[in-house]
Amino acid sequence: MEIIKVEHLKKDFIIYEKEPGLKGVIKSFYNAKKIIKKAVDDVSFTINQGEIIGYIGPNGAGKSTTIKMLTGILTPTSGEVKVDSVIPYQKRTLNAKKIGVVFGQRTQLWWDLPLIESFTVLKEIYEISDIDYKERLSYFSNLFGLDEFIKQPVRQLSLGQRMKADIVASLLHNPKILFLDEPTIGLDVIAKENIRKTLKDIHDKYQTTIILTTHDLADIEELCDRIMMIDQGKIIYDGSLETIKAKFGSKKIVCFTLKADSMMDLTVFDRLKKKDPDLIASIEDSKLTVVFNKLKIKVGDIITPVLAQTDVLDIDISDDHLENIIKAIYKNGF
Ligand SMILES: Nc1ncnc2c1ncn2[C@@H]1O[C@H](COP(=O)(O)OP(=O)(O)OP(=O)(O)O)[C@@H](O)[C@H]1O
Repeated sequence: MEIIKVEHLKKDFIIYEKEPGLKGVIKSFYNAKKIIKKAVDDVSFTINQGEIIGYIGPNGAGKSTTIKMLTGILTPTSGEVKVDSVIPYQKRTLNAKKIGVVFGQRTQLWWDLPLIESFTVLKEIYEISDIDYKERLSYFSNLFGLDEFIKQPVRQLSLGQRMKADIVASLLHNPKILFLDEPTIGLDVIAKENIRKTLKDIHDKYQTTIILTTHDLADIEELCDRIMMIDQGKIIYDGSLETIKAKFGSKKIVCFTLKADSMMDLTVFDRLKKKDPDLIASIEDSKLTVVFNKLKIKVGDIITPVLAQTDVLDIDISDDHLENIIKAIYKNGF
């Protein structure tokens, strides 16, 4: 069932550019150069109830601007946006009851109050019944181990504890949709894993629709069925991670650690370049890296000529990292 519908959504920001220095300030006072920034530029998509979507893109691509329009914080320049049949910027309060929002960099909790007090305030704001509140709080306490820090003021919590607390706060009213902006930013590996696992549990229990913006691709790999990729305000990919991997994931990387000062003639790869013109071989600090298409060339064909020519201390063979694949899509398109 469709829960979010966005059609030809646009958001322009008007920026006034000034020249540097005091002269520039005075000049811009009279005739500043007006620039229109198309932060979101004709974006359309639909999201079904229960989907977990990874909304990714480079810095400044338009992710936050889209989320702000979905949460009702910003009014679109044009186009349509509906969240569970409501136009968010027209009915902000009603929309707020249907959604939960977590911004990794900020907190929605009251800094000086013990955490439990923040939850009590939210219970009143969202008019959550005693039974529901008790049931949810005990469920989240078990998942996140809240008892350890629930009586502490929020300002004393560690970043990981604060993130858990914010996620609980956003879910107490059992929203249909959860917007998560960088939920694992700044956390250590174990805390990240804990957050991801818990989000999966919550999704399984409540079938919450989750829209996640992140620069951490492990979040995407572990959580998302679908990726929407935005760049310069336009959606450049909307589909599964499997499709991306099938199309771009055929690269393999072999990295040789060479004995210091050993010689290596890269022309040995010329013959292989006829089979795979995109093969790249490079040397830096006694490390020889060869990137090639595993569907066109066998790993053995790379290793044999290198071993015949030079002293190798170590060999590391890996598939191309998702990060490189995504970077290449940002650069060259899908
Ligand atoms: N209030 C604003 N006034 C003017 N320009 C803005 C405003 N908000 C965002 N922009 C511009 O719109 C573009 C999109 O910004 P947005 O914050 O949506 O990007 P993002 O994809 O969330 O980036 P990041 O990954 O860095 O958070 C950027 O060029 C940004 O500078």
